[in-house]
Amino acid sequence: MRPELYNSEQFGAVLEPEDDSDILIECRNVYKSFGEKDILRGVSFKIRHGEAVGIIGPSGTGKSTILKIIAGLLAPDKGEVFIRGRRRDGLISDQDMSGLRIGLVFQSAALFDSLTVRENVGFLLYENSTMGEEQILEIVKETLASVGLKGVEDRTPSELSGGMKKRVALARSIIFDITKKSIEPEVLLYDEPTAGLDPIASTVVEDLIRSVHMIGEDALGKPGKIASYVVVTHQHSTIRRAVDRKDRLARDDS
Ligand SMILES: Nc1ncnc2c1ncn2[C@@H]1O[C@H](COP(=O)(O)OP(=O)(O)OP(=O)(O)O)[C@@H](O)[C@H]1O
Repeated sequence: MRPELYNSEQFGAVLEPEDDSDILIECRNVYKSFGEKDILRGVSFKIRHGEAVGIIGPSGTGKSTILKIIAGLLAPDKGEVFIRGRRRDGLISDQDMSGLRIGLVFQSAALFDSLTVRENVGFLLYENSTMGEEQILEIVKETLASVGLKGVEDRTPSELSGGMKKRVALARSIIFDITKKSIEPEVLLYDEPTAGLDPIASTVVEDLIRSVHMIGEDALGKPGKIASYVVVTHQHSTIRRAVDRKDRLARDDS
């Protein structure tokens, strides 16, 4: 896929294909400042169904900030975010999210330390679904197995290695409610998924990111859930192994 570059001066300079029907998320001219610091100044890009996009750039250029804006955890000061063509006003709301799930996998894994792996991974299902305990446990185990973890359900995060924590966070972001009539496609946003991992653990996570990215049907014939994903990273290996398209957040002076 053709690499695209953008920064505050360059946004909008990229020619886009005519057909926009496969656009899941679009940021249009997004600005964000913290106090006196202007972090994002007119960032525009589109994430299409099936894309694996990497966002690279020096520390402090706003890579995590743009992910939080896409996820609806931060509101832009100016500019717009469109989710499947619908403009989102302000922050995340149930109504905004219908039709597309957006999952953010934090750099730190952000697991609840006082909960077990089972409770962490099944959190959304315990909170929101009508499924019984047994059924949720089954799905938790299946999802953990899909990220290469077995027999860790009853451990707490403090009993896991850094790489295992990241895989548990990945499992939490891909678990879904099988009782739902329609499965919404999901865009996963990974913030530095391999930071702090050794090269072998990084490779495992990079390959998992690829493997959970299912378009169409998965090996078991279930509909694909992860339509697209975005990876913020410093690591070249992650770019090489896990993404197809690179977008760069650049400093003004670069
Ligand atoms: N909630 C906040 N309040 C104030 N400043 C913030 C906040 N969030 C981020 N910043 C600042 O905005 C800048 C961009 O932060 P961000 O985390 O998006 O950068 P990044 O490109 O992801 O950096 P890194 O690669 O080091 O993680 C930084 O200078 C950071 O200190």
